[in-house]
Amino acid sequence: MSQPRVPHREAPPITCDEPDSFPWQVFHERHPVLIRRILEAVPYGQAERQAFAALLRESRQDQVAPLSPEAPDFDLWQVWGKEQFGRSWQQQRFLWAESYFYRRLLQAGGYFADGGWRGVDLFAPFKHAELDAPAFTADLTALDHQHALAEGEREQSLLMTAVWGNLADLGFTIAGKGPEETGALAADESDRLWPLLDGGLVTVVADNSGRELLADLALVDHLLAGGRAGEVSLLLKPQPYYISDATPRDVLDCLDRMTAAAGAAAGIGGRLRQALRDDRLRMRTHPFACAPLGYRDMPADLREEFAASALTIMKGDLNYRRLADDRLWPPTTPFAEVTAYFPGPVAALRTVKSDVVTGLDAETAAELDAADPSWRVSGTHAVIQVATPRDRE
Ligand SMILES: O=P(O)(O)OC[C@H]1O[C@](O)(CO)[C@@H](O)[C@@H]1O
Repeated sequence: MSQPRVPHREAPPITCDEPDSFPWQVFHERHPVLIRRILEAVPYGQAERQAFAALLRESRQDQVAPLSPEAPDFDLWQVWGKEQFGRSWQQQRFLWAESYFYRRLLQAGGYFADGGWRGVDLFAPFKHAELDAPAFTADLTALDHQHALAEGEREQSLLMTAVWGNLADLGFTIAGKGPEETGALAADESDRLWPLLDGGLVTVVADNSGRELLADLALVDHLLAGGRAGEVSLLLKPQPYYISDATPRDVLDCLDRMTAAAGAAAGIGGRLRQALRDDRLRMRTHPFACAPLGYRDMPADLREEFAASALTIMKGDLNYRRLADDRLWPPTTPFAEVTAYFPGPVAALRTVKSDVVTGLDAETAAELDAADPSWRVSGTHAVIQVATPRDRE
């Protein structure tokens, strides 16, 4: 098999070992808050509470323990973690360590064990609260206004809502940030996105459930209803992950809310339910959706699926980190160069919430750094970036 193309000069990977860096803050500040919130929301017993505390300790000061051989995904992690187990968490790449932390969080909550907590989504209370929040109701109503717009304006508005919906990420709101104020686009290649949609297959790699998923589903409906896509494959997480990441259950919950609402939301929900019945919309999960690796290392079946898509839309910050192999690229490194290994056209719709940035023009990068050195993690900016095989020739 041919090796994926990599850029000429490889940038340094983001690691967890620098005190006060963004990864350090995630492990030392966000994770304790996350575990406290989980324990407030879910009445776990002693064994689970101790397991959460032990995971927090281990991930901040110890070596990475492997999974037990009884774990259903033991074999996968033997491959994904063969160089990481037994080394300290601080020495790991951020991408790997954070992903493994979420895997172990499920284990601490008894998700994989025989017993009462098996299969219980420990993030469900937060996801349900988001569906019940006034902001979600307001988003449902906002679909009526979008619906009333002229065609061109409507689709650009749906795209922008899907971009900024990415701020409604429960990991981000734990850090006290919210999706209420949208900022500016640091890169906008949306004019290159629409012409790629030729009525064929579009793959949408989803990110968060709740408000972001609502926006993504509205966009999917628009693609299908307007003939921009003949079919849509929605790639979801096979298990709870990164707090609010969408699973098939979350899609069904969101559709229920939409069809129970009035106006445009109900229409969209109804059409999408029908599209699921007709197989024009397919929900898909894949173990690699929760892998601690970049897309450069994707397995052959996923590669084939992306290759067969007229466009793959990657939602959110983590998908962007995975596309760019979670490295500190000079921000002017072309997005197409960093994603040169990708087997088909790809578009990233992402609010910038971590250090990885590519594809900016030099002036924009300099201005953003000068105006606010923390702009890469504050969610004040977003990007719409597109790369096609032709860009990579
Ligand atoms: O939901 P998203 O957009 O993928 O963001 C995931 C978040 O988690 C992080 O990995 C930090 O925990 C950031 O990269 C990002 O803010």
